[in-house]
Amino acid sequence: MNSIIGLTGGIASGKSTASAYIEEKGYPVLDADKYARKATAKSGPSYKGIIQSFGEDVVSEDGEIDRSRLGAIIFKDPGQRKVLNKLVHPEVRRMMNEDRDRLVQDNHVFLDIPLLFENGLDDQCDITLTVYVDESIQKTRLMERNGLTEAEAESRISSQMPLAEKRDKSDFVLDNSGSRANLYEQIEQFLSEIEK
Ligand SMILES: CC(C)(COP(=O)(O)OP(=O)(O)OC[C@H]1O[C@@H](n2cnc3c(N)ncnc32)[C@H](O)[C@@H]1O)[C@@H](O)C(=O)NCCC(=O)NCCS
Ligand SMILES: Nc1ncnc2c1ncn2[C@@H]1O[C@H](COP(=O)(O)OP(=O)(O)OP(=O)(O)O)[C@@H](O)[C@H]1O
Repeated sequence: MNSIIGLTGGIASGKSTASAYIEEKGYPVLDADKYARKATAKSGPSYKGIIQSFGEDVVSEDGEIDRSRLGAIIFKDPGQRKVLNKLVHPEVRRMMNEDRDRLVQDNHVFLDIPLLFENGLDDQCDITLTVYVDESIQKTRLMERNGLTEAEAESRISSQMPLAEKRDKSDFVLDNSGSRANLYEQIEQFLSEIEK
């Protein structure tokens, strides 16, 4: 029987880096952030509701959602975050489940879901796998990748469940505090476990 593996972590902990390697090894990885991008695109099912709730201010010149402006609102205000989550999460779940059910017929399937534990989706997975990183490294990588100030990075990190808590809830952990090569070695080990 093929397994459904919930891959999670914190913002900028290395989920995409891990996912890319897992895909290279031949496993399908469904990325919740990509489905959320589809849902919030101009042609997507959540677009209208976002404009109704957040106003024209979050629309850029080309008519698409201005993600950095919407991010600035929702990462500092839990109430607004809840509003956005309600508009986007059901659509993400629907699209993702459809693909998962099809792909799991042929292989183990990885679901890359940043909010796996926050939203109780771990119950729907056979195995949970957390990409962990020390919080100070996480903050530095996030500031570098997104060009954020320390305060902005801290506010994004604290909008999620603490990474140490996710690590403790998880069946398996990949520690990405070291080099990429070291992360890849841990992934190899994990993959050999699930193929046993
Ligand atoms: C707020 C938005 C527009 C910001 O877009 P942006 O391109 O800057 O970021 P991106 O989508 O790549 O997300 C980056 C990371 O932020 C974190 N994050 C995103 N949304 C949320 C949220 N609602 N709550 C907590 N963390 C979040 C995740 O770790 C995610 O991997 C976008 O993240 C969004 O539409 N979020 C709502 C949907 C959502 O919850 N997505 C996350 C998993 S489904
Ligand atoms: N082991 C590593 N050493 C140095 N830099 C790394 C390492 N792993 C990842 N990075 C870098 O850290 C940043 C965050 O990694 P990545 O994008 O994979 O995280 P993520 O968990 O997918 O983030 P998000 O949830 O925000 O999309 C990226 O710029 C990536 O290139």
